[in-house]
Amino acid sequence: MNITIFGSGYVGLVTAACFAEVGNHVVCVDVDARKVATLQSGKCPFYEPGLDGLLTSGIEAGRLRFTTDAADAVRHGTYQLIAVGTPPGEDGSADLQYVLQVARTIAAHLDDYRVIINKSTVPVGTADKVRSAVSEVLAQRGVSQDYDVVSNPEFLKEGAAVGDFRKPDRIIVGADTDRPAELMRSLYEPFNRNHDRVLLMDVRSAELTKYAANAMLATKISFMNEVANIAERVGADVELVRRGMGSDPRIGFHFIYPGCGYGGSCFPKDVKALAHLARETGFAPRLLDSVEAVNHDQKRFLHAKMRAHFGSLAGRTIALWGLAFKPNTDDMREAPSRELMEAIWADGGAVRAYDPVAMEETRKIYGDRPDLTLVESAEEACEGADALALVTEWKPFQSPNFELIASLLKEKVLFDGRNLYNPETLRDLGFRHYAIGRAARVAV
Ligand SMILES: NC(=O)C1=CN([C@@H]2O[C@H](COP(=O)(O)OP(=O)(O)OC[C@H]3O[C@@H](n4cnc5c(N)ncnc54)[C@H](O)[C@@H]3O)[C@@H](O)[C@H]2O)C=CC1
Ligand SMILES: O=C(O)[C@H]1O[C@H](OP(=O)(O)OP(=O)(O)OC[C@H]2O[C@@H](n3ccc(=O)[nH]c3=O)[C@H](O)[C@@H]2O)[C@H](O)[C@@H](O)[C@@H]1O
Repeated sequence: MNITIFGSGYVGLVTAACFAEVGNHVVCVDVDARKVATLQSGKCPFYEPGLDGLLTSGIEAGRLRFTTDAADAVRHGTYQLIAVGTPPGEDGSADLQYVLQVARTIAAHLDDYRVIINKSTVPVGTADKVRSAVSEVLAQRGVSQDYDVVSNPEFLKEGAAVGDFRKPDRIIVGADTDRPAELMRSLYEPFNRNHDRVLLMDVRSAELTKYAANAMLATKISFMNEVANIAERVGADVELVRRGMGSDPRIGFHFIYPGCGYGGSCFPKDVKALAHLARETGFAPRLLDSVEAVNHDQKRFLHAKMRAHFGSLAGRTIALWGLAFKPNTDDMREAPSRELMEAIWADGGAVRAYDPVAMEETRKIYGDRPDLTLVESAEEACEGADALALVTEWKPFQSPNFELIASLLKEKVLFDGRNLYNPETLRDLGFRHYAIGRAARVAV
């Protein structure tokens, strides 16, 4: 099959590589000429485990190519996928300018039947807007051409994106007529062999499913962060509570890890966008607003603990482990580390930071500044620092040599933003260990 994908970001590239892997011919089109040049030279523009090799195989097999030439791309694929960003606007609504721009671009070159598939996360009603944008341009061209618009939201997680795409839990297809529905079934056939994962529904329900799923996951996290805050105040250990709760299969162990707040390009923006959508209908999304408010506060948790411990952060240096919004990615969008660093800097403190892959991204965001030192190893971050803060639970941080760490730090103080470390071990080594909702087992 011939497939065109607009947008060479996390979703676009993973989708392209996985469709090419199973024998399709895929063209990726992006407006970012530098990104396209990087891809054409065989490099992946960001870190995503397993993606590099898959892109290379696709290119070498002659089934995957990259271009900025939209006319060529629209000619290529019966399937035209939209996988561009939908960032939050000022009021929390999803900014649809990139999606609608792609719709107009497709329409400008449309000269045969195409199914336009929206993979970006968008508010309910976007497919109608895409249809209007396409029709408008076709009318301007004086062309009458058949096409369909379907919704096909994506559920992959960064850091595990290739595996998620190859083995999806479900393939949501929002289509209002049979023709595009059948085309979508054929497209996903290679990913649908073991059992039928295609859930066919109307377009609006498909669009809402994506927001609802992300909002539910964000709700679980904020709920647990709230439980953690209660645990701290009543002298309980949230890690024991988490295990006790998760063993109930109705609750489950997934996504109930308390921490220093959820980040990333999706949960924060999607919770806000769904709340905005609700408000537009006159409905007050009280739960969603609270999910967002709890997360907002939780991202300030470590900073509050630091202030409480040191009194003032002026002149203090904090060693920071983990900058990416979660392990196995270099994505810094809405990363809790950013809020923490910015708060430390605002207080006159400095940061020595290390992340296994997100150093370059961090450099791009903050450039050279005297209160940020990016170092080459976890240990180097601790040299001469007043305390250590663990923000992202990368594997190499899981079992550190605490005796060495203690010898490098000025004070044995650890702010554990992911409840990664054993309070007893740290207590025995003389550490002051601040964790999330574990007051009962943490030496304070
Ligand atoms: N990042 C993730 O893990 C997931 C993201 N999503 C959703 O998928 C969408 C895309 O997200 P990401 O891949 O993270 O975005 P991204 O920001 O990594 O990439 C978007 C790409 O689209 C390109 N672009 C913008 N306008 C264009 C145009 N007119 N024509 C061609 N390319 C254009 C940009 O240059 C950029 O390379 C968003 O709606 C997001 O919410 C859904 C599931 C997972
Ligand atoms: O729409 C999207 O973009 C994607 O958003 C999330 O994926 P992602 O943002 O890549 O990462 P997650 O693994 O969901 O983590 C998000 C944030 O929640 C935090 N988190 C996660 C789980 C948990 O128990 N506790 C917790 O604090 C992580 O540290 C991270 O900051 C969803 O998991 C994907 O299904 C969805 O496709």
